[in-house]
Amino acid sequence: MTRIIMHGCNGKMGQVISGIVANDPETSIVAGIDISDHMDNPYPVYTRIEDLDVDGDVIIDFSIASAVPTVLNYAKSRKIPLVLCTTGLTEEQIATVNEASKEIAILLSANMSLGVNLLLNLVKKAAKTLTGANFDIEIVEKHHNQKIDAPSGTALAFADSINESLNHEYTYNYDRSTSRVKREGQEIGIHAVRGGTIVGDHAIIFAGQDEVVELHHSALSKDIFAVGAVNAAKFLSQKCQGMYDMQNVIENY
Ligand SMILES: NC(=O)C1=CN([C@@H]2O[C@H](COP(=O)(O)OP(=O)(O)OC[C@H]3O[C@@H](n4cnc5c(N)ncnc54)[C@H](OP(=O)(O)O)[C@@H]3O)[C@@H](O)[C@H]2O)C=CC1
Ligand SMILES: O=C(O)C1=N[C@H](C(=O)O)C[C@H](O)C1
Repeated sequence: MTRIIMHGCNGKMGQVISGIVANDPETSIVAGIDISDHMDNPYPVYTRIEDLDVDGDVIIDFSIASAVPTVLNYAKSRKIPLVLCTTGLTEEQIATVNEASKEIAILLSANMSLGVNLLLNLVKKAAKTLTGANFDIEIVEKHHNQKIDAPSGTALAFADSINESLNHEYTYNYDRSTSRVKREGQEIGIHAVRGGTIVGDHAIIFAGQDEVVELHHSALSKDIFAVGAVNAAKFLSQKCQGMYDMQNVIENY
């Protein structure tokens, strides 16, 4: 049995994970942490992680970037593996996460779904072949109107994955409205749409001379992220210090 501490338990993802765990005999949530305390949960909920007095095997975090330093410090001080799913972290925060992984196991992933993690590999092959023929790369992501960070962590992960396959020679362009110049060849345009209840939609567009190739992922429910996070928690609870990602988890799917 993997004992989970759920950080951000009363948020949208925290509640979906509570539902998945309730039907999974291999996991249980032993405690939740959330600043808003308006939900009925079948486990104790704390508003401050420092007040936690139960043991857990792993922490899952779906909260807000500004709360990440606190959960990271707690995980480090108690030597508890941390599945970090919150997006919108600053470069400085990511550096702190990397530093902490010298002491504890951390799995950092902007998207816990199988489909996106498969696509993160497929875009590399497409980028290598198509940029060789001068195709331009644009990423368009769409999310619900409650999302606060933009562009999405997943859009950035796609850009980073593509750029890695292109020797990091591309720059990212988030805004064409302030310049009056033609598109640079070695850039990746990244664009965010926000509206309604869109769960999460990512299109990676390769546009060339007279043809367009588009790779696309659509999340139809938040369950795909929750199932991935619970699988990641089971995986990580057995690991020693180090940085992990969802590629390590989907290898076992
Ligand atoms: N990696 C992945 O696959 C996915 C990542 N995400 C990311 O996960 C994060 C959460 O998403 P979602 O559940 O939709 O967001 P929500 O806003 O619904 O949930 C976040 C929860 O964290 C709470 N919270 C805010 N500050 C703190 C704090 N200091 N300590 C503890 N809890 C706090 C919020 O309370 P309050 O509402 O009062 O602010 C809220 O209940 C986002 O960054 C999102 O981008 C989302 C889906 C998939
Ligand atoms: O906030 C969300 O909802 C999501 N956020 C993640 C991101 O920023 O990429 C993943 C998913 O698309 C849903």
